[in-house]
Amino acid sequence: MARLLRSFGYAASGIVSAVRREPNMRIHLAAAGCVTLLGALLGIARLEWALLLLAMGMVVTAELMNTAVERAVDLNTLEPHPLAKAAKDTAAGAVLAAAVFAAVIGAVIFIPHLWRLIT
Ligand SMILES: Nc1ncnc2c1ncn2[C@@H]1O[C@H](COP(=O)(O)OP(=O)(O)OP(=O)(O)O)[C@@H](O)[C@H]1O
Repeated sequence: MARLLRSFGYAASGIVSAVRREPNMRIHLAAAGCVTLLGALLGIARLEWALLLLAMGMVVTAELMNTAVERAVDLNTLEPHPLAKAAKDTAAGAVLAAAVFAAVIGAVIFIPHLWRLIT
C-alpha cells in the first residue's frame, strides 16, 4: 500500500512538473477549463460530457508523453541528431493529432447547441 501511494506521488509530481515547466500544458489546461465552463453553461448531455472528458484527457496525456520524450532525448544528447529530431517531432505530432481530434469533437458537440441558441 505504501509503495502504491509512493508511485502515485511520483506520478503526481511528474504532472506538476510538466504544468510548471511547459507553457503548452498550461494552454491545454486553460482550454479544458473553457470547454468545461461552456459545457456547463450550455447544459450538455452526459454522453457529450463523456466524449469531451475523453478528448481533454487525450490531449493532456499526449502533452505529458511529449514532455517525457523531450526530457529523455535531452538527457541523451543536446547535440543535433536526426534521431533526436525525429523523436521530438513525432511526439509533438502526437499532441497535434490529439488536439485536432479534440477540436473536431468539441465542434461536433457545441455547434448544434450554439446554433439552437442563436436561431
Ligand atoms: N538534439 C536535437 N537534434 C536535432 N533536432 C532537435 C534536437 N532537439 C530539438 N530539435 C528540434 O527542435 C525542435 C524544438 O525542440 P525543443 O527541445 O526546443 O522542443 P519544443 O518543441 O520547443 O518544446 P519545449 O518548448 O516544450 O521545449 C524539435 O521539435 C526538433 O525538431
